[in-house]
Amino acid sequence: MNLYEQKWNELADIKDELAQRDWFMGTSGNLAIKVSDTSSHFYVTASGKDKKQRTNEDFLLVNLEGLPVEDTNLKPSAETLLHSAIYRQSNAGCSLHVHTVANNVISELYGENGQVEFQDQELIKAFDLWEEDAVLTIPIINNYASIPRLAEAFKEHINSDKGAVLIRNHGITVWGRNGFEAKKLLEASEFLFQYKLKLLQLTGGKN
Ligand SMILES: CSCCC(=O)C(=O)COP(=O)(O)O
Ligand SMILES: [Zn+2]
Repeated sequence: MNLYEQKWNELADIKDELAQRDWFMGTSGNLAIKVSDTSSHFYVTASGKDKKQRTNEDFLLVNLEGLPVEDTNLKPSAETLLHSAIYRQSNAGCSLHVHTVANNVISELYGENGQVEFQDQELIKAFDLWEEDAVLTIPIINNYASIPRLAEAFKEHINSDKGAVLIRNHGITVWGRNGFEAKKLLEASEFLFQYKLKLLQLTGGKN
């Protein structure tokens, strides 16, 4: 198996796992993986597909401008520019975007603050925050209809090879050095969102 096939399969396996969690409702979500650390090409999901299905047309290869680099009828994800921004500004190798009810509700509850914080929660260690009083801050940006405008707002928050950004009433985009790390951060974020919502429900909004 060559490198391209390996990366295709890695992304397809991640897609299957996220689909099992039902994180691709209504064709939402998009995923990307770099072909190698030194390449400026990455696979991205084709736009508008049912990401719960596994097919030979799930991904296409694009450059850092988000343009296909091979002959194809497939259209790159409408949100490819966000993935491009990650690979331009960091050494990340994989980026994942999903819409869930939990990430949408959290983004709306804390949208005016421009960020949501998590403290005293074991799972913030997924973001390498090991200190006892460490705080995980996830930025929340407006859901601009113009994708170039959205990408501009998103770029401000890419300052590490791994991270997460919430898009208000839209979804979350996470990135990591590889597929394993990106999936770990996505799962940890969704755990934290679900935990906070549950706690808010049980305490009548006092947390
Ligand atoms: C029906 S979901 C609206 C578009 C979106 O937010 C998304 O994540 C999926 O778009 P894509 O072009 O990547 O299929
Ligand atoms: Zn989306």
